Amino acid sequence: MRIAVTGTPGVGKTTVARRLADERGVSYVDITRRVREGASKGYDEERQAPVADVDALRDDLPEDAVFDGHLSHRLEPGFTVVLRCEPDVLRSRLEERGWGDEKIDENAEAEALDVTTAEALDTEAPVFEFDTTEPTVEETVERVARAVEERDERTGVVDWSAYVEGRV
Ligand SMILES: Nc1ncnc2c1ncn2[C@@H]1O[C@H](COP(=O)(O)OP(=O)(O)OP(=O)(O)O)[C@@H](O)[C@H]1O
Repeated sequence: MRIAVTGTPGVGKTTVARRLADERGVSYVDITRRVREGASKGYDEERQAPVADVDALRDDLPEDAVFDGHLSHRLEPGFTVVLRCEPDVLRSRLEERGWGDEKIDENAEAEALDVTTAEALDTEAPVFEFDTTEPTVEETVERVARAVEERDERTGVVDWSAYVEGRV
């Protein structure tokens, strides 16, 4: 089974995807790295990032794997896990990485507006949403693993409207 772990930068995709792959004994695939290392079609100067070639990526993926990356829900997974994080907490996580204000603002806004969840819901795969704001990494991995086993589809588990209202 292919499981996509997606979401805004800093929500915890890499942390959770690596552990989930380990627990299930399947391959871990870093989708962002694959794009950087060649699965791309050109370069987006504005975003300063390569443009992903989703078709090339899709053709070269193991059957049993956990995909890590904000594009992974576009790779026809069997299940999509969307990790979420309260936008102010997300800002702190991105500040700790030394990211600039503009990039932090852009990602906190995307998180506040449920951008990845909306995209994931626009695919065929069932979507599982998890809030990583409060729980420990271990708790999150356990919850995700259980939900995938039980096929317990769940969305609408977070509400960042207070953050959005505070900024208008
Ligand atoms: N419940 C949780 N689940 C996952 N990560 C958490 C959780 N609580 C705190 N964190 C922390 O949040 C950070 C998330 O970083 P991580 O690199 O995994 O995010 P990411 O979504 O993969 O980012 P990027 O898209 O930029 O690669 C880590 O430092 C991790 O320890």
